Amino acid sequence: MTQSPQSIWTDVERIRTQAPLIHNITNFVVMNNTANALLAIGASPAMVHAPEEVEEFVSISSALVVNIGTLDSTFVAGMKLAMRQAKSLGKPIVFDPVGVGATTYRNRVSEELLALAPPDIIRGNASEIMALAGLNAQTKGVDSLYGSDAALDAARRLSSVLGCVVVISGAIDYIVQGEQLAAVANGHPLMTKVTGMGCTATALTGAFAAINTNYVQAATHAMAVMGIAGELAAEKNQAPGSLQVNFLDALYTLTESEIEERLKLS
Ligand SMILES: Nc1ncnc2c1ncn2[C@@H]1O[C@H](COP(=O)(O)OP(=O)(O)OP(=O)(O)O)[C@@H](O)[C@H]1O
Ligand SMILES: Cc1ncsc1CCO
Ligand SMILES: [Mg+2]
Repeated sequence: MTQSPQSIWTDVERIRTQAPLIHNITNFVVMNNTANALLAIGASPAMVHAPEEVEEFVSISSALVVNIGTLDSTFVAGMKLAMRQAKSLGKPIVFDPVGVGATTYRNRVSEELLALAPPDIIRGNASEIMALAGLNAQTKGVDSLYGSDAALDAARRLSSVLGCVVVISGAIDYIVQGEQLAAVANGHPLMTKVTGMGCTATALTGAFAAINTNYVQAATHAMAVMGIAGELAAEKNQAPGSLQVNFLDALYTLTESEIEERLKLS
């Protein structure tokens, strides 16, 4: 295991000093939350989806985050151009298959995107990872109907077919690459009462992938920071409105000792 409180802290400091530009093609629900989370951790977010400009924008960015939460055909055209460009320039791609399994359109678009430009990291909840791996998983729109451990076999399969890191989020976040497995047990159940906390995890993963090309490490670091900031926020006040605000503050003020004291990584 190469991930530790020190390796997490090194990456947080890299993000804070380098402020990598993160190109997000994401959904209308979370554009604001995820941009604020990226700023709070120290990255520089931009939400850019027009097909006319995404290729140019990818070329000045340090990572591309693609999230299919509120799909339409123009978004899909932008995603395809951006992902192809990121692949050809060797920039990290992080993919969030929000709600895949719910509709034929989401399934088809996800398949097309994965075939066109396999991402470096995929982050979804258990239902999404199972659906993406071709299993007939049940999904309740964008929320999972399974615990994250139910998707471990699916994640291994997806990881080996695509050659990428797969993250299953939930009470325990699993980070899978081939036979390698890391588990982060940080977080708080109240996080499921704020929309787009998963999308935020994906966006933060983009920031860590921008400064660390060991994508297993980058994904593990992102999920650890996500969970620890969620715990710190939930301890301040146990209600969703303030959790959203306190989560951003916890990211911004995060210290090495908070990581050392709280990290639950195995
Ligand atoms: N039951 C739980 N206990 C503790 N932490 C949790 C729990 N569920 C989720 N989390 C935390 O919330 C984060 C987001 O995970 P979740 O699986 O809820 O995403 P998601 O379903 O994709 O969300 P969304 O689609 O709303 O963005 C996890 O990485 C974890 O830190
Ligand atoms: C609620 C919702 N609907 C489409 S995307 C999204 C954000 C959480 O995934
Ligand atoms: Mg999600």
